[in-house]
Amino acid sequence: MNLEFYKYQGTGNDFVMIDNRTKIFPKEKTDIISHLCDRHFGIGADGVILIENDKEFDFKMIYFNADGSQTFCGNGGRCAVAFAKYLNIIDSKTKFIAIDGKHFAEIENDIVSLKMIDVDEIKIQENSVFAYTGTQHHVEMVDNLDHFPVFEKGRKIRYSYANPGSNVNFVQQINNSTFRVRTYEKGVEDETLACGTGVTAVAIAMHKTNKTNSNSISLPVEGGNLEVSFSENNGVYTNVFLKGPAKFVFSGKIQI
Ligand SMILES: N[C@H](CCC[C@H](N)C(=O)O)C(=O)O
Repeated sequence: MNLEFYKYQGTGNDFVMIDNRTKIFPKEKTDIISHLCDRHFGIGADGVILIENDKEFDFKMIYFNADGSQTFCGNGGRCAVAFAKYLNIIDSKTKFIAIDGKHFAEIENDIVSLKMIDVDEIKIQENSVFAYTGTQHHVEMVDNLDHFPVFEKGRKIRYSYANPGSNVNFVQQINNSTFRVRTYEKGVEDETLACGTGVTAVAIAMHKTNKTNSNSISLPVEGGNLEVSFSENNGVYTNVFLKGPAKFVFSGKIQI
């Protein structure tokens, strides 16, 4: 079968986007997902995103990690909004549904501001914080991110969590409201250039542990800059927004 695809990236977190409103994609074949993500034998991406019709929302977004596992994806959600606008499914505002629930988003030029789920599952651990922001995230502060062994240390921590494990974010504080992040992603099983649900977990963890008193955080990542803002009441984080660029890269057809 000849499959039409669109490649998008959000601060370097990159995705194969498929317009699956006619349900042509064989979702059950996770080997196809891995093939599409393969950077030598396929298109190359951190994950695959399907856009489908939905009775109640503008569209449904389905995210697959490169290994075929499904979770929510913040940067992917921002790219899904940009792709939905390209497909004329939406204009500048949207409500869509994903595996972790409903999301509101706005797009202006290439910048997408995505409302994340409320975050109330936050565990302060010995030298780290765990938070659920649509998927599992471990957050740990380090001194020198430039020379930190993200893959080796990230992989170890990722598997130290009970199945399905956790994504792992290493953080260096730059100033009161700026935190640099590098992330090892489960399901990709490598460091990615950015992780939207990850920087969301970092921003909230830094506020929760009083490393910042700001509710608008800048998060420079390997692939660019992201912003996270939120409200906090009695330890529950609401009005959580992830903002940053989401860009079309190329389109094509691939035999699957
Ligand atoms: N890159 C994604 C995170 C995907 C999470 C996935 N790696 C998992 O939890 O298995 C993001 O921007 O939020």
